[in-house]
Amino acid sequence: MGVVNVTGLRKSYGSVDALNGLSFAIERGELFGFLGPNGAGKTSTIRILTGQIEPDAGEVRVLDTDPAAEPIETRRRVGILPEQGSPPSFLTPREYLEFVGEVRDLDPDHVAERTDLWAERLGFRSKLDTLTTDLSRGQQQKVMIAQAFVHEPDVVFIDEPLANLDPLVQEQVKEFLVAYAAEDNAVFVSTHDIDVAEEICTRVGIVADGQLVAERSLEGVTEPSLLELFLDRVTEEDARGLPAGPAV
Ligand SMILES: Nc1ncnc2c1ncn2[C@@H]1O[C@H](COP(=O)(O)OP(=O)(O)OP(=O)(O)O)[C@@H](O)[C@H]1O
Repeated sequence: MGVVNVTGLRKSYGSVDALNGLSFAIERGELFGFLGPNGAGKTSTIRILTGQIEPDAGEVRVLDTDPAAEPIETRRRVGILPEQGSPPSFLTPREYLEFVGEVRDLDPDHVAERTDLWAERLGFRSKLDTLTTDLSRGQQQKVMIAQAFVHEPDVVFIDEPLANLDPLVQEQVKEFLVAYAAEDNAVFVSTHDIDVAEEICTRVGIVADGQLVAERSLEGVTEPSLLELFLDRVTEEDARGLPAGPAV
């Protein structure tokens, strides 16, 4: 039994079928890459697994919680790094992380210690007391990474983890994610970056048109390459994020 279990997940927005019977499971110790083209259903999946939206059908368990029935409990227990998320503009990074610690019922001394650690690790110590509205997009992303991990969750959901980060910080974040998963945690990373998935993930699920179209371990397996598998399973229409139409 995994820490994340998804069976037959379906979600439509009006006439758009975003998820069409998606199933997968993630175990502790895995850095699971959820790889798919634009519009494949990655963000919808994360939003369902973290109790932000409800599925139309299917079974979901995250750390023994049902995100649709008990979204607050699910969100208390997991870490979430949303795509395009940014910290509240009227707080400094330090105030924001203190706030996150309060909401999560953490010891303030522990939060202060973690804040220093993250600021040091990601290089935003000099910005800890600057309003986040005055930070660059990449600096805001660093603060968002810190908030996702400040309570040391057993499961973390991350949408495009490296967006807006400079190459040096990208390397640090990749190393951190690998190490964090190896400490018996589960890390779910949604991305359309095949190289990053191949580099850091222990296992990858390829999603297209709201379904898992391929799944493979990356531990000790090099053939076919992830790119070959992706090109084999994802159609040109999927890859463009467009509905399939008649050939012209
Ligand atoms: N609130 C919404 N209303 C209507 N359609 C939506 C909504 N959210 C998502 N969709 C549609 O559902 C499908 C899946 O979207 P989703 O954002 O989950 O994909 P994604 O894989 O995260 O894409 P990307 O890589 O471009 O971020 C797309 O066709 C999208 O247009």
